[in-house]
Amino acid sequence: MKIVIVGTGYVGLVTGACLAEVGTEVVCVDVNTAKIERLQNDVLPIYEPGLLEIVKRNRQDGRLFFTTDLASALPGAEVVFIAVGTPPGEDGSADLQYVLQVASQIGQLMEHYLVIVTKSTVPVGTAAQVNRAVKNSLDARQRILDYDVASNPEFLKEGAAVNDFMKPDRIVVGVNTAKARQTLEQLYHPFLLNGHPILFMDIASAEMTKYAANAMLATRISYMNDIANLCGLVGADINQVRKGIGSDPRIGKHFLYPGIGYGGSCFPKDVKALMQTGREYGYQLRILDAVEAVNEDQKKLLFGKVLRHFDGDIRNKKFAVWGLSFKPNTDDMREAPSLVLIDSLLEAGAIVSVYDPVAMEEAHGYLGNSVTYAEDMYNAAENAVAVLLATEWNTFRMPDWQRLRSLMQSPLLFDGRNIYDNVQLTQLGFTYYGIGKTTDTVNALIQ
Ligand SMILES: NC(=O)C1=CN([C@@H]2O[C@H](COP(=O)(O)OP(=O)(O)OC[C@H]3O[C@@H](n4cnc5c(N)ncnc54)[C@H](O)[C@@H]3O)[C@@H](O)[C@H]2O)C=CC1
Ligand SMILES: O=C(O)[C@H]1O[C@H](OP(=O)(O)OP(=O)(O)OC[C@H]2O[C@@H](n3ccc(=O)[nH]c3=O)[C@H](O)[C@@H]2O)[C@H](O)[C@@H](O)[C@@H]1O
Repeated sequence: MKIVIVGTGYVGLVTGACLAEVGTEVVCVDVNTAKIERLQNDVLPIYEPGLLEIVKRNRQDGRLFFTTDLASALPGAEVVFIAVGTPPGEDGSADLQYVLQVASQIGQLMEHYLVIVTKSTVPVGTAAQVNRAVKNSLDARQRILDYDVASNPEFLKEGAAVNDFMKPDRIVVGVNTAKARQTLEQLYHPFLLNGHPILFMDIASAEMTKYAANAMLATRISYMNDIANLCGLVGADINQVRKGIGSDPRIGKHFLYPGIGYGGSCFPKDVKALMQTGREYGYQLRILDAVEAVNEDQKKLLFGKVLRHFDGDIRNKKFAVWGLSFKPNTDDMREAPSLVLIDSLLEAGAIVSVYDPVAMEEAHGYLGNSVTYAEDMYNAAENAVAVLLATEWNTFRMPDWQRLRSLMQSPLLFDGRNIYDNVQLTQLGFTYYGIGKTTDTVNALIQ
């Protein structure tokens, strides 16, 4: 089967590469010429573990192609995926302009039956808009061609995208014709053979499933952040509480990690978009109001701890920030909580030195010359009054503590992801703050 994927970002590229890997012929299309040129030379525009090998292999084997020209990609294709961005508009709703532009273009260029699938995260009702956009273009050409519109939201996580795509918990497909269902069943057949279920449903439910899933995950995180903050106040340890509740299978142990707030290109925008859908229908999603409010506060938490520790004065003091991307194993800086932390430090007059194993170049686009970019984690900590861990990359997990201590002006650590052992660090002479740990209570009392 031949397919086309329009939009070669995190989702489009991973989808294209992985579908080629299971034997499909895939043409990836993007308007970004530089991106396509790089991909034609086996250079990835993003950092995603394991992806380069798949792209190279499938390009070599003649199953994966990159182009900026949709017209040349469409002949012979059975399915076209729309995987372009759906950024938040001013009112928080998903901006569908790119999705609808692509739909119109498909209508302008198609010459035979196609299943047109939205893979981008889009609100309920978008398939109907895509349908109209395609039909309007066909009408303008005075052509009558058969086509179907379907919804196939994507659930991959950045940093683990290849594995998530190749071994999905489920594949959600919204269709309203047997023909579209049959085509997509055929496309995903290799995944079915490997035991991964496809859930066919109506289109509105498929569109809704995506937002409901992301909002549920964001809710878990805000809930745990709320409980962690209370733990810090009452002298309980969130790590122990997390294990205590996570062993109940009704709760489950995944996605219960408190931190400095969720970020990334999806949770913040998808929570907002779902709230906006509620408003459009006169329904207020009160839980999501709280999820957002907690998250906004959580992004300021570490800075609050820093200020309290230094009695409100951090002017001209040097701080090292370890980790910049919104989560480990990606270079994605969109809505990274580290940016909020760094902004607050700079605004309060501090000097900031940063280190991230992968996202330094990407971060430069956000931070410019306001910070110093260190060569490594130790270099960042030289003469710093404190290290602030913002992203839990593996490389930060077991520092050489003696070396670190000797480099720093004072042995002080703010752990925004609870990856360090407070007892060990205290024994090594560090003052340690985490998120919702007993040491937070002790340190707060000492101050
Ligand atoms: N990033 C992620 O982990 C996930 C994202 N999603 C959703 O997937 C969609 C895409 O997200 P990302 O891949 O992160 O976006 P992205 O911003 O990385 O990539 C979007 C790509 O679309 C291209 N594009 C825009 N207009 C175009 C047009 N008219 N024709 C051809 N290409 C065009 C852009 O140049 C860009 O390369 C969004 O709706 C997002 O919510 C869903 C699941 C996971
Ligand atoms: O729609 C999307 O784009 C994707 O959004 C998330 O994936 P992603 O944003 O790549 O990363 P996550 O691992 O979900 O992390 C999101 C944020 O939550 C934070 N997080 C995650 C888990 C946790 O226990 N605690 C926590 O604070 C992370 O640090 C990060 O800032 C979802 O997990 C994917 O299923 C979904 O497809």
